[in-house]
Amino acid sequence: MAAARILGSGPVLSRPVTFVTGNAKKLEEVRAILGQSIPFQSLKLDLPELQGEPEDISKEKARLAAKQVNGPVLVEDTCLCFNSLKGLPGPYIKWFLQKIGHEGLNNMLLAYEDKSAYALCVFSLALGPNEEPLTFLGQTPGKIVLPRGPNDFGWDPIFQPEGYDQTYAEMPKEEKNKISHRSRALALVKDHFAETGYVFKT
Ligand SMILES: O=P(O)(O)OP(=O)(O)OP(=O)(O)OC[C@H]1O[C@@H](n2cnc3c(O)ncnc32)[C@H](O)[C@@H]1O
Ligand SMILES: [Mg+2]
Repeated sequence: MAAARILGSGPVLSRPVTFVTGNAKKLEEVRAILGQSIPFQSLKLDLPELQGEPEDISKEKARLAAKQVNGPVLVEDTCLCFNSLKGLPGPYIKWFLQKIGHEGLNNMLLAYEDKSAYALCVFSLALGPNEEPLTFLGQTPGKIVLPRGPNDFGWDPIFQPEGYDQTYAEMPKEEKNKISHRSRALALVKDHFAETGYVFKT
């Protein structure tokens, strides 16, 4: 019989959860934020970039990942939403960033006085290929500014969270991880694991 790592007395999972992403920087942050709180492994897979509402995209990503892994998975989809543009680019930020860069993203807002934006992270947990995914949302409000700080991770240099003088890129990593869209969503994931008390076979 396989040994079981007891986290609680809830549902038994066949394996630790696999966090599936093609983005090494996301993985770095998820590792730093989760620490030892949830046993997980990671798998680098480029899942399709889907269209639609953020929660639906994230859920569908989880379904696709769970099919490939054939076990419990965690995925996330990240949006950068401009209030003047009614939430766009939103889930399409990856392509906007790739094609027009930080400067182009700033230029998109030249026509508007309101530069406010929010970063949104939607995690989805699917316990298996035939299970309905659960979603966990985290949001951080801020504004779009000219790029400042190291260009290490996506749109970090142009996002200045509300109440801070620094952009995400200028902040020490620990500071970003305290207030980020990702850490807020992961706090809910952690609560869910604590409440459910999953048992993982190892
Ligand atoms: O494999 P997945 O997990 O989908 O990784 P991805 O890089 O394709 O990520 P998304 O589909 O969620 O697209 C989000 C885009 O926003 C970028 N991004 C995600 N989180 C970010 C963060 O915290 N700070 C800055 N940029 C971020 C990321 O590099 C992408 O260009
Ligand atoms: Mg993606």
